Amino acid sequence: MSVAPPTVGVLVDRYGRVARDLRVSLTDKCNLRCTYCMPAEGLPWLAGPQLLGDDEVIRLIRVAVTRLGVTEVRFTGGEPLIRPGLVGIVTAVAAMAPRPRISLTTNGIGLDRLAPTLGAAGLDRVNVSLDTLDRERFTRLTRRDRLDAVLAGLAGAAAAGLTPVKVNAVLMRGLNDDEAPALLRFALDHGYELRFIEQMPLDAQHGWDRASMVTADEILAALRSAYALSPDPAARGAAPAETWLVDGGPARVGVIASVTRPFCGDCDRTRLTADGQVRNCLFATEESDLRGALRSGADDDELARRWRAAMWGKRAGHGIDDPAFLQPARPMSAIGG
Ligand SMILES: Nc1nc2c(ncn2[C@@H]2O[C@H](COP(=O)(O)OP(=O)(O)OP(=O)(O)O)[C@@H](O)[C@H]2O)c(=O)[nH]1
Ligand SMILES: C[S@@+](CC[C@H](N)C(=O)[O-])C[C@H]1O[C@@H](n2cnc3c(N)ncnc32)[C@H](O)[C@@H]1O
Ligand code: SF4
Ligand code: SF4
Repeated sequence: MSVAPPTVGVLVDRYGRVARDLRVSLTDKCNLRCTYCMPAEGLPWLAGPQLLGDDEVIRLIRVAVTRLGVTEVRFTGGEPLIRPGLVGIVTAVAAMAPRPRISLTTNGIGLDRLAPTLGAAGLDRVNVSLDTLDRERFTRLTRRDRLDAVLAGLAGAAAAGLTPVKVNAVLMRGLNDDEAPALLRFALDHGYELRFIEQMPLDAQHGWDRASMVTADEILAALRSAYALSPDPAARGAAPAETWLVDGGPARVGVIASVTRPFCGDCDRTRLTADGQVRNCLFATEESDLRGALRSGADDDELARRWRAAMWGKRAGHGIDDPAFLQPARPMSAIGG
C-alpha cells in the first residue's frame, strides 16, 4: 500500500477499505427530540448560508458517483423529510449515470404523504426509526406525541413500494427495553425488516453511559424468549446489521452492535454533512471542507482529490473502548446518522 492518497480512482483508505456508500445529511434540524439524540430545546441549528444549496448537494453527489465509485446514496439528517428540496435532489441523483441506489433514513413523519412522490422521483427504499409502539412511551422518548404519524409513514412507504422497509429501534434501559419481542411481532405482521441499534456516544448532551447501554446480547436474549433465531446465511458484506432468520425465515431481524461488536474493519461509508464537510467516519474528529472549496471555484477534479485525501486518513475503528476516546464535537443529528 502506498503512503500517499491516490490521485485517481475510488475512495480507498490506508487499510484498503473502499467507500462506496455515501451518506448525505440534508439538514441538522428535526421535528422530534429523541432523548438519545438531542436535548429538549433542540440545538443551535446551522444558519442558511452555511447549508449547501440543492445544486451544491447535487454537484458533490455527482462527483462522488461519477468520479469516486460511489454506488449507494443515503439521505439522512437531522430529519431529511423536512428539507424543502428533497424531491428535486432525489430526482437529480436518480438521473445520474451510473445510477446509484438511493435510500432514505427518516423518522417517518410526513412520509405517508411524500412516499409516492419520492418513489416516482427515484427513491428506492426507506429506513424508518421507531423505538416503541406505546404512545405514552413514544411521547416520552421523542418528546413529541407523533406515534400515529410515524405508523402512517411506515404504511405509506410500504404502499408506495419503497421496499424493503426497514425499521430502526434503539432500546433505552427502563424505558422501552422490554419491547424487543413486541417490536419484532409488529415488524413481522407488517412485512418490515426490524433492526435494533446499540446506543452510541453521539448524543448532543454527552449523556451516553456504556454501563446502562442495552447490549446486543441482551437484545438477542430477549428476542429468543419469544422466537427461534438462526444465523442468516446471506453474506453480510459491509452492512452494519448482523442478521438472523426468525423462526426459520424468510423473515429476518438485525442487530447493529456498533459498540459491543464493531464492524469497522469492513466499513464502506463516507459522509457529507449538510454544511458540506466530508467525514471519513461517524466518530471522526476531523472534517474536510468541500463547501469552502466549491464556493471558491474548485473544479470537480479538485473536489474529488480533496475527498480522496479525506478518506485516506480514516482510522481503523471508532476507538470507543480506548481510554483516550473522545466523542466527536458534532452530534449524530449534525453528522448524519
Ligand atoms: N458505527 C456505525 N454505525 C452506523 C454506521 N452506519 C449506520 N450506522 C448505524 O446504523 C443505524 C441504521 O442505519 P441506517 O441509516 O438505517 O442504514 P444501514 O443500516 O446503514 O443500511 P441498510 O441496512 O442498507 O439500509 C444508524 O442509525 C447508525 O446508528 C456506520 O458507518 N458506523
Ligand atoms: C440521527 S437519525 C437521522 C434520520 C432520522 N431523523 C431518523 O431518526 O431516522 C438516524 C438514526 O440514528 C439513530 N440514532 C440517533 N442517535 C443515536 C445514538 N446516540 N446511538 C445510536 N443510534 C442513534 C436513530 O435512531 C436513527 O435510526
Ligand atoms: S434520532 Fe432522528 S428523529 Fe430522533 S431526534 Fe435524532 S434526528 Fe430527530
Ligand atoms: S464507526 Fe467509523 S469506521 Fe466504524 S463502521 Fe462506523 S463509520 Fe465505519
